[in-house]
Amino acid sequence: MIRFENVGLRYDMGPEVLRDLSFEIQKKSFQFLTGPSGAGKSSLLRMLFLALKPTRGLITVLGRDVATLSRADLPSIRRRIGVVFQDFRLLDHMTTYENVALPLRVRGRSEDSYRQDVVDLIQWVGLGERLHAYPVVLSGGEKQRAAIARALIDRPDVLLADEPTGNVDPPLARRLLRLFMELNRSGTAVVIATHDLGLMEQVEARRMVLSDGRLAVYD
Ligand SMILES: Nc1ncnc2c1ncn2[C@@H]1O[C@H](COP(=O)(O)OP(=O)(O)OP(=O)(O)O)[C@@H](O)[C@H]1O
Repeated sequence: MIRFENVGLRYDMGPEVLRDLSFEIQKKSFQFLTGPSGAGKSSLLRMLFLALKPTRGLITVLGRDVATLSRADLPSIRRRIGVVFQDFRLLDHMTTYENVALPLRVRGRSEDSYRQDVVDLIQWVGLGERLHAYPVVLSGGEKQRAAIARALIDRPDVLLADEPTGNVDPPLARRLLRLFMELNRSGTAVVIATHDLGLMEQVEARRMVLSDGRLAVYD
């Protein structure tokens, strides 16, 4: 579904921060992306959701070479990729419901067509009681779950989550992991970028380990 071939990345005139990355994120797969701080996880995630172009090599997303995508092509491909950012990026003046519904509203969908889906998804992530709360009153874990729901509302083929358990206690981290696994069982590919060894030990899953700009994959 997303394929990297000999991908390299450098910022400006600096050294290559990622080198010779070749791997594929397959449909319906589940993997962790890990590595020491500064190894390039965030940069790799940004390339995975098409926010950053590689300086060399080939990236194909859903069969399309990203180097040849026009600006007009980007939104339809990005919609297939859900992203949960480390800092959540919820809009402060919107409730949980409004934040989660936003991607559909931006697309011009009528509220009647999505209201129930949004409510159901918010309940699925365990935020039913917080439907009309604003981010300022949500805990870190609640914001995390609102961000997950927003990333999923448009039914992406792949979910990328950057340190999704970074702000939550171990019981909630386990709950979030179960949520990701349930999502994966229903057919969504999942990539979890994390430093959390305890989290990774809970599931047998592919590990993509970045170190010194290179990637080793353990299936
Ligand atoms: N916008 C940028 N301009 C120049 N260099 C950058 C930029 N973003 C990242 N880098 C450099 O690229 C390397 C990889 O950074 P990146 O943020 O991808 O690592 P990371 O593994 O996500 O780190 P962390 O886990 O601490 O967030 C680092 O050496 C960093 O200094």
